[in-house]
Amino acid sequence: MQNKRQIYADRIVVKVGTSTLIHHNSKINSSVIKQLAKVLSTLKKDGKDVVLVSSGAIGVGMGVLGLDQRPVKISKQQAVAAVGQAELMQIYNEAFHEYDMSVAQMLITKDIIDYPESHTNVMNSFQELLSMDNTIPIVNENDTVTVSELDHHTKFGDNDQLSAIVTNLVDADLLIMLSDIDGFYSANPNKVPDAKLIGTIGEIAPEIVAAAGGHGTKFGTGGMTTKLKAAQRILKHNQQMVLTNGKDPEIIFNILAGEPVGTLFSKNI
Ligand SMILES: Nc1ncnc2c1ncn2[C@@H]1O[C@H](COP(=O)(O)OP(=O)(O)O)[C@@H](O)[C@H]1O
Ligand SMILES: N[C@@H](CCC(=O)OP(=O)(O)O)C(=O)O
Repeated sequence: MQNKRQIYADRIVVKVGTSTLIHHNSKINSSVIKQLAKVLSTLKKDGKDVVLVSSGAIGVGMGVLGLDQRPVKISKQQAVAAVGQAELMQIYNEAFHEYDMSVAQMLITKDIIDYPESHTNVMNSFQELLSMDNTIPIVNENDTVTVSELDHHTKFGDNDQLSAIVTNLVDADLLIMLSDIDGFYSANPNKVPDAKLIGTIGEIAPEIVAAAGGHGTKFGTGGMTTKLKAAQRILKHNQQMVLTNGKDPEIIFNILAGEPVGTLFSKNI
């Protein structure tokens, strides 16, 4: 049995990726969403501050519109995201209402770090929302006003980095990143079957970067590369991040209890 971890987490950001929210057959994984609502509502009622960063707008939109493949054209992706975001929030709304919780939709862009006025406004919104007893802010990138050309000014790039930026902004203690994989491995386990799970990472060394591969499903976007960039930002701000499998969101309780699940990114190890 490995030692317990030291996890200090009064304010937590949880990021959930598309591959956790959507089955391979394009159907929404409603049992994961219901469990996530249960776990996050419990934490909030226990006095924790909780922010959810949720991907899934494009994946859910594809399901609603009956698309098999993610559209290539940017404007089409944006339209699909607009359809999916509405559906996604409706599902979250219903799931959280079971626990007498409201959800608050926050669609943000990179402007919040580039423009002081936008930064102040989003900080004020977070502060108000976090001070409410029965409300969980749910953040996604505002896909209809951002585009994915790499050099475009207002694109975050992906929700992995967005969740790290949110963690910095709200000064959270911990980012929990829920994906379709148990943690960070010595190589992409979908390609290298004997790859080993790495329990703790204190710095993003070149061999760690070299081990990171691309996304796993047709829905995921950044793979491990963007998760490492997120981890780098978290470590720079002396915060902690745990990357783990989101198939059973109750794992969040295990993480907060200090159990050695997934991969912990922390300087204090
Ligand atoms: N070193 C690695 N360790 C773990 N997973 C890896 C690694 N390199 C690449 N991957 C891939 O990254 C995928 C998770 O990223 P992604 O598909 O973008 O998920 P999400 O939708 O959760 O953001 C895994 O399913 C796996 O195939
Ligand atoms: N804003 C996009 C997020 C895309 C994204 O980063 O997805 P993922 O790699 O699943 O976290 C959406 O909601 O579809």
